[in-house]
Amino acid sequence: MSVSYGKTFASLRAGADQAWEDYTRHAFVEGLCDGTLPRTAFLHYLVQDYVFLIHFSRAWSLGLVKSETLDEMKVCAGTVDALVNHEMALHVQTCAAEGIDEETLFTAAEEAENLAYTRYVMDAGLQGDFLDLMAALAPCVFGYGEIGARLGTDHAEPYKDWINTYAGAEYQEVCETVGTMLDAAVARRLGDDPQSSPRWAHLQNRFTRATELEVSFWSMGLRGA
Ligand SMILES: Cc1ncc(CN)c(N)n1
Repeated sequence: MSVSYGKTFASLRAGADQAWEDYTRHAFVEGLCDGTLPRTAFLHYLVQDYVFLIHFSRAWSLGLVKSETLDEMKVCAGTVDALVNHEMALHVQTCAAEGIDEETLFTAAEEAENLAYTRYVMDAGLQGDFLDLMAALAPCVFGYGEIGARLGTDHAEPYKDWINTYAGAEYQEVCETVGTMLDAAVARRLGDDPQSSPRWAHLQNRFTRATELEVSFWSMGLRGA
């Protein structure tokens, strides 16, 4: 299935070049897809990802603070809801089945890659405006959407629940909603030709750096093998 999450994402994705391939075709992802990923690596990743999503929810909440329109506020609020009430249920349920309770997840010590990525994004939002924050948040949302769409919903155990979460209609709808909002946010602030804005290179830089941090996050997961 090929997906489209808007022209801003398409442009940033193209600008990230090889880093985007390294992220969305990482060995961790291919191991999820063919089922060869060691369970220990998956659980190591999943515990870290729970903590990651806590901090990403905080960063999307900052999006509410930095919004300039009600539509931007609604999308940020909806994304926080999707993260804390839906996506994280995957982590809680999968870990519970392995004997890892939610308190353990919530208090898990962060790996350096996790800390670097989440705080990089938060700092982008604290230092900059709404677009700086969105450029740093975008690889997270769209990358998993693209991976899910590529892998599709036709998978067997052991990783079908994970794949279905990102391939499924609910997550894909979040990506489309964020993509539409992002295009409008960029047009509002940078006009119809955003790539010619002096700000574009900086936004691209934020997007590419966040994409590289996604690559490191997968590699951190593999260390748990
Ligand atoms: C590290 C990471 N990046 C993205 C996603 C998708 N929300 C995630 N769960 N974890």
